[in-house]
Amino acid sequence: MQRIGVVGAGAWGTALANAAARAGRQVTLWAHEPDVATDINRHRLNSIFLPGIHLREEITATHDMADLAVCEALLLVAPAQHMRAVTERLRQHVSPGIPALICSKGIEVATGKLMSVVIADTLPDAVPAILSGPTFAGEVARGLPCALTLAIADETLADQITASLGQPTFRLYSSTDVPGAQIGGAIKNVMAIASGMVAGLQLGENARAAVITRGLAEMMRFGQAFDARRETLMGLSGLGDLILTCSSLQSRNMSLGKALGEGRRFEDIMAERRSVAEGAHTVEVVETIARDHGISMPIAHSVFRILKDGAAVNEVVRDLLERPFTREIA
Ligand SMILES: NC(=O)C1=CN([C@@H]2O[C@H](COP(=O)(O)OP(=O)(O)OC[C@H]3O[C@@H](n4cnc5c(N)ncnc54)[C@H](O)[C@@H]3O)[C@@H](O)[C@H]2O)C=CC1
Ligand SMILES: O=C(CO)COP(=O)(O)O
Repeated sequence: MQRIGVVGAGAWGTALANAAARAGRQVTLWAHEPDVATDINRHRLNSIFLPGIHLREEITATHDMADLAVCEALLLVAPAQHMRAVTERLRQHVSPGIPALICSKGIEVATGKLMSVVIADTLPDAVPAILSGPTFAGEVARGLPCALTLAIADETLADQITASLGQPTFRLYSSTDVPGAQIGGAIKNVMAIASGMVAGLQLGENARAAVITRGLAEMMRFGQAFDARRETLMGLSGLGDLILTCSSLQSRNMSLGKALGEGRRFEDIMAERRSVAEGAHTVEVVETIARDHGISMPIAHSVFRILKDGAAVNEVVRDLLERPFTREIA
């Protein structure tokens, strides 16, 4: 696979384009905003979504989806709530059997569907795969080492994708657990908001470790409803990403939570940003799915109350801490 198409030129799509280019591939990077494509082609920069990082010459940016028709594999990196609309438009430009690697992290709020199911709806002739792990865009774009899960049913195709994109600093670990590799990335964003609140309220490092560990328990229970394998959730796309995102203010979700913990309003925080905080959307659908399936997710429910019900952070934290004591393993 020599020609790689990247669909979405936010921070992550741009970083992935740089990684694919570093692996020696020719990359077509589709941007939703024409200005972003122009900036990349003229200045080798994405000043809006990934400022300060030089983008390699092998990348050609475009605002025209027809330019993706020559690609032999696609990386889908639109925010989860835009994935359906973007890939519906993409359908006429892709050839049957093309691997479509979903790199976004979230669940469609309108339908409760995982991204792989959205892609089955919109690109039925493509072969869905998941690329997910603990990977902040800025570090990946600069070529610092990272490791990700590549989940795809066809192991031969996994080998071909790995040969095309893998590098010593971009290590791919293959898996066949396509649903499982999506759960971690979706749930960890919600937990990162909670972890940010712990930071904003100055509740201490012990509380943060508690959020990570009990957040993992919630992720595991949620994963059961989607037949996710426990080993997947304990791997890069699950625990690995949960640790990263709950521990660093590089995370947009964690920094959102911190600002909420410091007493700022959700609407005011988001009005200042052009970047996505997926957890703020995912929490809505997690609340519904957890309620419908009887899954206990007290941390996710707390984030939901603050973001969607307008509950006061202090009150929600008090309620969370005052719940009855229970067994560690339910
Ligand atoms: N930034 C990161 O470090 C990582 C992000 N991800 C995931 O990648 C996905 C994309 O995130 P980022 O690249 O960080 O985005 P970003 O937050 O840097 O930028 C926002 C993106 O939304 C796009 N957008 C805005 N309105 C749109 C519309 N109406 N239709 C289509 N696209 C629209 C913009 O073009 C831009 O690509 C998310 O699901 C995120 O969770 C995954 C791993 C790492
Ligand atoms: O998914 C990520 C790291 O793996 C990026 O997290 P944020 O979207 O919270 O910045």
